[in-house]
Amino acid sequence: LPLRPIRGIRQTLRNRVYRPVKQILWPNTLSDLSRVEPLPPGPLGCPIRGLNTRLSSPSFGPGLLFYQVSKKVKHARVFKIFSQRKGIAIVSGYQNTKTVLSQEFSAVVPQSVPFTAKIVGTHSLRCADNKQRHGELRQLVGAAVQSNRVRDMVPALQHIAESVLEQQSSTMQMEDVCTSFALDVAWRLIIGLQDMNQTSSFRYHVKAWLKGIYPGANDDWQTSRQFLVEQIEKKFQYLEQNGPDESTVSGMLFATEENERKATKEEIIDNILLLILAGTETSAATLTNCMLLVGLRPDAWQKVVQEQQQWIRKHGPQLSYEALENHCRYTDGVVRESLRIKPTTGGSMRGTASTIVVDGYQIPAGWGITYDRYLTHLLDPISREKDDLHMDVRQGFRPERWLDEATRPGQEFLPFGVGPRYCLGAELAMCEMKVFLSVLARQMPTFNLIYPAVDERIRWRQKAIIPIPEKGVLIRQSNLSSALTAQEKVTSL
Ligand code: HEM
Repeated sequence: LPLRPIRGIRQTLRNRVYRPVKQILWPNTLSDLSRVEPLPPGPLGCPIRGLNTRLSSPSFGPGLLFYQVSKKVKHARVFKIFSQRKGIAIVSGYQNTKTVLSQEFSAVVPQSVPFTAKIVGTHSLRCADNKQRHGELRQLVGAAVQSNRVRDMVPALQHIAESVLEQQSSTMQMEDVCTSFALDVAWRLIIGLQDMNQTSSFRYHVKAWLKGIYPGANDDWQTSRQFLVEQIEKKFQYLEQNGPDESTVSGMLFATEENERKATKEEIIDNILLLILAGTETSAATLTNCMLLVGLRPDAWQKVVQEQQQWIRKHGPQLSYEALENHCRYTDGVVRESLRIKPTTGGSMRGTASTIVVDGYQIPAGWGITYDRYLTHLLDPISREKDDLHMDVRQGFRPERWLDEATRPGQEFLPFGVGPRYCLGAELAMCEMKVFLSVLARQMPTFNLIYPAVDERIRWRQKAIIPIPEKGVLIRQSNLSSALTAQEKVTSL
């Protein structure tokens, strides 16, 4: 048979029938005909409803849809869905993520700007839609949370953790305790306010403000945002009268770029709000999950306690950056396991301004595109186990894996993202979480996990940046330690 006419008929059908019909039913999902690469695999689903990217379940938590589709397409590293009337590509794996994010601000553009602009403000670096503006703001904000500043924060972080834990009884709802800690870090170190009588109002207003993130929230969050803005403005007045201090606001107010540009007050306000938004729930939830993990495996907690015993014996009760980096490696492994098994979900949606190619598939212009940290950790060949047990909170939790080069996850571990938008607070986050666990280990050498019970099937919260157990994590100090005062506990170590 002559092939040319058959090919011609096929092409006519494709261009005159299939593509127009597909464009009506599933708009913005057509391939770019100028490219030879195919579209990624994946279902388009119902043309009217599409797939719900917010799909979650009590047994999985948020992020369920991407996990389910990934299984269906045999864990292809790039796949597509149809949602919000357009094609969305989901990418996993370090190389693919890097391919996408290295095109940030050119072929790949931010998508959550209106949302961030509403909650945080238009001057935040999250809203910067071009490379130069983003780089400029990152430099101004980053200077205030860079390594040497984080190093100097360790004594203050220790003091904050001790004060928060002193106020607790022997039974602790870890979600509340960890949130109080993360918020006190924001209050005292980021904004740099010392009036502790105001911390309960601050905690209340941050919680109320963050409710604005979720669809359907009423407008009360705006009053709370105003409260937070007033606190930052008060700090400006103080700094202008008294000169710089150790706070992040001060770091930004007195920082200049190489070309001598200073941050404006609007930029500082919006970026301080961004740091609170990005740094509070993430750190608090990761710590809450750490306590769940060590609660399920008391021998792991004993190792965290032992690291503190050894440090105190040799160097006394004061923690230092060096202690956290070189002498608390098991504690570091606990935090990394929590970030590996339960990383952040969502929040990284971008769009394609022109067609890009990832892992041999084309992602046409006008699509949504995101990278999935959970799937990347799930498919990491170094830690991957049969039946995906390495992602199970009971059977996969192994801080030891981080102590050995052969078992330590490498570049496929990306809880803080990749590329130009790599988490600006990653170093602060790691430091504050390790300080908290270290201080807690000194005060509470043994404890029992009350909720979720050790053998109970865990139900995960469905609306969260990082999934935590639905009703939080409830622990009780065991008898041995609750009989001691905080000072006796440190001395007894
Ligand atoms: C466990 C704690 C944390 C986790 C898991 C985490 C995770 C992330 C991730 C994955 C991103 C990249 C998002 C993307 O690619 O779109 C990010 C960005 C960011 N994070 Fe974190 N974060 C944590 C704590 C913090 C803290 C404590 C701060 C600051 C105090 C912070 C500030 C930021 C900022 C400002 C960005 C935006 C950077 C940009 O757009 O250039 N984060 N974080």
